[in-house]
Amino acid sequence: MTVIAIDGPAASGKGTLARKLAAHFDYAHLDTGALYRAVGLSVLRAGGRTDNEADAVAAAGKVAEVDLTDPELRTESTGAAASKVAAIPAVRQILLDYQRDFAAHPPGGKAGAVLDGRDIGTVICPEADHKIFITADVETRAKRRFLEIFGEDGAPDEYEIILAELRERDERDMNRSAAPLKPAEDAHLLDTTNSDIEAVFQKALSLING
Ligand SMILES: Nc1ncnc2c1ncn2[C@@H]1O[C@H](COP(=O)(O)OP(=O)(O)OP(=O)(O)O)[C@@H](O)[C@H]1O
Ligand SMILES: Nc1ccn([C@@H]2O[C@H](COP(=O)(O)O)[C@@H](O)[C@H]2O)c(=O)n1
Repeated sequence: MTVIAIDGPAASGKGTLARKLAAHFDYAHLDTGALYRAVGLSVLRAGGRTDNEADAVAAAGKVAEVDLTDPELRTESTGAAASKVAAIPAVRQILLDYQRDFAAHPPGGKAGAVLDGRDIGTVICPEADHKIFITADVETRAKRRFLEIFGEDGAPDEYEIILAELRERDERDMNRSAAPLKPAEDAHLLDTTNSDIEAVFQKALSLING
């Protein structure tokens, strides 16, 4: 079983790279951020508080009931909610087994798995065969997310809001005590600030293929 771990900050291109690698190698892909987003969104919909352990743990226990294709999962406000529930160790513990099981037994009988998130190389799959920590400066990430949401027609105010949201999320994700966002010691660092999607994919392939 081959496991590829892709970690990095919000909107760095983890999901884009992970999907391309999974398609290339015919491996299964797990967007682990979607699990935390599902927990955050469930708490909000139930009228709970995302910083309340009991509310978040109750939602984490029912994560399998959430439709992971719900477009509401992709909003930045859900991202912020996800980042708050993700700081609660009991929530991380509940989601840990699901992620490890996916890596050990990829669905569809695939020969490998690509997981993207914040702690795949450090906590979920420390023995992963390949680890990539993908970064880009925060202004570049905000511009990419802005383009993704608004296309070329977005207002400058919207860019500033996204930039502030990403900064806040980075700060929370890097400084929490439970599984903070950081590169594993044996991860390859890949700065994509000045690289397009194809160049990042080719670089990742060369790192993986040695
Ligand atoms: N190297 C790149 N150059 C330009 N745009 C990119 C690049 N990589 C990704 N993108 C675009 O940036 C946006 C964010 O990418 P993506 O969703 O893959 O990031 P992510 O790290 O998975 O985000 P999140 O942490 O929020 O789940 C998408 O619109 C994607 O198409
Ligand atoms: N392995 C992970 C994955 C995600 N998180 C938290 O979820 C938030 C949303 O993740 P996205 O990748 O969809 O942006 C993120 O800000 C993290 O707080 C995590 O802790 N661990």
